[in-house]
Amino acid sequence: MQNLIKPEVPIAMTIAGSDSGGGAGIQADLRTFAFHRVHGTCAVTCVTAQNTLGVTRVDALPSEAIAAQIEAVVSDMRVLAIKTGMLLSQDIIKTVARKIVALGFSNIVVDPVMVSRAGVQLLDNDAINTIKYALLPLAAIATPNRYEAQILSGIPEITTLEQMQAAAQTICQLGCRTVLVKGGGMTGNLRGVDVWFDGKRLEVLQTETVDTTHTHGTGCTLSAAIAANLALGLPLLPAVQAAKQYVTQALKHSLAIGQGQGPVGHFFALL
Ligand SMILES: Nc1ncnc2c1ncn2[C@@H]1O[C@H](COP(=O)(O)OP(=O)(O)O)[C@@H](O)[C@H]1O
Ligand SMILES: Cc1ncc(COP(=O)(O)O)c(N)n1
Repeated sequence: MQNLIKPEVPIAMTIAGSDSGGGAGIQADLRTFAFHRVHGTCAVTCVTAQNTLGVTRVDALPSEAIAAQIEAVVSDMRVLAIKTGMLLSQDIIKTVARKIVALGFSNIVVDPVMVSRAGVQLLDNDAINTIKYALLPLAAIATPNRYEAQILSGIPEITTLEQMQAAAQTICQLGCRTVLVKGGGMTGNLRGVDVWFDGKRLEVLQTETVDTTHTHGTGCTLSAAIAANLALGLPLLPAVQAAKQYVTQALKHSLAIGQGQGPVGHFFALL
C-alpha cells in the first residue's frame, strides 16, 4: 500500500497547556500544525478546565513529567521548531528553559503567556521574571500581546503604535533574536496591527481587522503557525507574515460556539 505521508514530513513541538474547550493551548497548536502539514508533537505543561467563558481550574503537571515528554520526543524524532505557550509556574519555566539549552535548539518561538485577553495576570511575579531572564534569551522570536508587552517592557499603558514600537525595542534587549508585539488587544484602527523588531528593523504588520468577538486562541494559533512555518524552512519574517495571514483567515472563520468568546476556525480550507 502506498505510504501517503511523506517520510520527510517536518516535525514541530508545542510545550503548552491543555484547553478543555479545545480553542487555545495544545489543541489549537496541534490543529495549526496539521493545517500546515507539519507533524505535531507536544509536551503538556498543565491542564486547564476551560470553556468559552473562562478558566475554572488549572492543574500543573510535575516538572519531571514535562521533561520526560520533551525527552521522549526529541530522542526519537527530528524536531525542527518548538513553540512554548502556557508554562504556569517558575519551576516549569526553568525546566523547559534547561531542556531547550541542553538541546541547543534555535527555532524557538516563545509565546510568553502571562495575561489573559481580559487583562488578568496568569503567573506570579517570580514566574514572570523567569520568563524574562531565562526563557526570552533563548527565543528566535517572542510574541507578547499588549498586556504582556507592558509587563516585559515596563511601559505601563500601551495605547499607540509608537508605544508598541518602543516596547518591541525594549523587549528585544532582553536577548531574544526578534520580537512581535501583537495588537489583538489594541483598540480602534490599531486592533490587529502587530509590530516586529529584529534589533535593527521595525516593521508594522497589518492584514485586515476582523470584526468578531470570537478570538479565543488567536495568540496560540499565531505562535504555532510561526513554528510550523519555521519547521517548513521559512526565514523568520516570512514565517511571521504567513502566520499572520493564517490567523486572519482563521478569525474570519471563527466559531460562534459556547456562550462566550468562541475559538478561531483552523480548517477553513476544508469548508
Ligand atoms: N480582530 C482582529 N482582527 C485581525 N487580527 C487580529 C484580531 N484580533 C487579533 N488579531 C491578530 O491575532 C494575532 C494574535 O494576537 P492577540 O490576539 O493580541 O494575541 P493573544 O491571544 O496572545 O492576546 C495577532 O496577529 C493579532 O494582530
Ligand atoms: C491552555 C491555554 N493556553 C493559552 C491560552 C491563551 O490563549 P490565547 O491564544 O487566546 O491568548 C489559554 N486560554 N489557554
